[in-house]
Amino acid sequence: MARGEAVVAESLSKRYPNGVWGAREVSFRASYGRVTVVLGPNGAGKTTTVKMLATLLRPTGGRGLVAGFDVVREAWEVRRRIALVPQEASIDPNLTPMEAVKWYLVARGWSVSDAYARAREVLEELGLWDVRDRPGWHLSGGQKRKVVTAMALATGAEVVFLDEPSTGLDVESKYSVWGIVRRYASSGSAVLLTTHDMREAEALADHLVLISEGRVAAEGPPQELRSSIPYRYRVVLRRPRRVEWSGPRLEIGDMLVLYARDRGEASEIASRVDAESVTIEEVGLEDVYLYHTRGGAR
Ligand SMILES: Nc1ncnc2c1ncn2[C@@H]1O[C@H](COP(=O)(O)OP(=O)(O)OP(=O)(O)O)[C@@H](O)[C@H]1O
Repeated sequence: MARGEAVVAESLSKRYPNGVWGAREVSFRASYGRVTVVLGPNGAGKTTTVKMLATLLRPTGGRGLVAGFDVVREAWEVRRRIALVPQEASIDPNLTPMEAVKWYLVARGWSVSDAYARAREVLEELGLWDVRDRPGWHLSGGQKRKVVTAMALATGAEVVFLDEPSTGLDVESKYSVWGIVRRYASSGSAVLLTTHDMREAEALADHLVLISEGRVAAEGPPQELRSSIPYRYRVVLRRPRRVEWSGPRLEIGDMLVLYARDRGEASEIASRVDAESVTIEEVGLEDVYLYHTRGGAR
């Protein structure tokens, strides 16, 4: 396996021909043996970034290295070492899950018997074994999505890109995908996964890249990012009636979130408000995200 970083993005930029910036000077690193999660809302630039790194889209600026190879000048070297689940991918409706995974591996150079054994392993891990011989047109949207993820994660590729792999999946399916993703990374490969789901990011990320409006807003291990904001607690008010506190806040529907630097301040806030319910919680990724992207709670 190659040494150094699995993915290096240096000021990677994409300005589409219509003038829209898909990504603006995106810089981050993803390591082997880690799950790196690119977290951002719709339109943030996640797919654009992944497509550039997976050699599907030519950057208009900056540089991308995958497994040590330049994504433009050495695209074929990169392609040999990666697997990708594109955002909109589905399987050929004529293929069964077993055929899709097995023949994909054979096309990548595996023997038929090894491909069968590996396909069996991942189909079982993802709860697809019972439907392994059903043609694609008899599968649900979520099952088809999982088959595509199975194809990529069966490969053992050095670097795997998963663009929103759990979109449309039920809770159990999500958990099975999260499990296989974690195991894949612990075998030494790099996984770069995009999502807009905070819970997914919490569950999976060794390293987080927060992206907003095409730019990286913050990057680091989740714990480090949590301590990068000046608040440790949030006081959540449902349907507030009285608020005698002028500090940082965020309004979300009929909820008001007030931020506190420490437990003492959180208790003081709680004593100065009246609402249908008042709860004190530790800050989470969502608060970190809002702080770094929307200027939330400043
Ligand atoms: N082919 C294209 N031509 C012009 N603009 C594009 C194109 N593809 C994407 N964009 C724009 O680039 C920006 C980033 O889009 P991108 O698809 O990378 O976001 P995303 O973070 O993956 O969003 P989502 O979570 O909705 O998939 C958006 O403003 C989008 O409208």
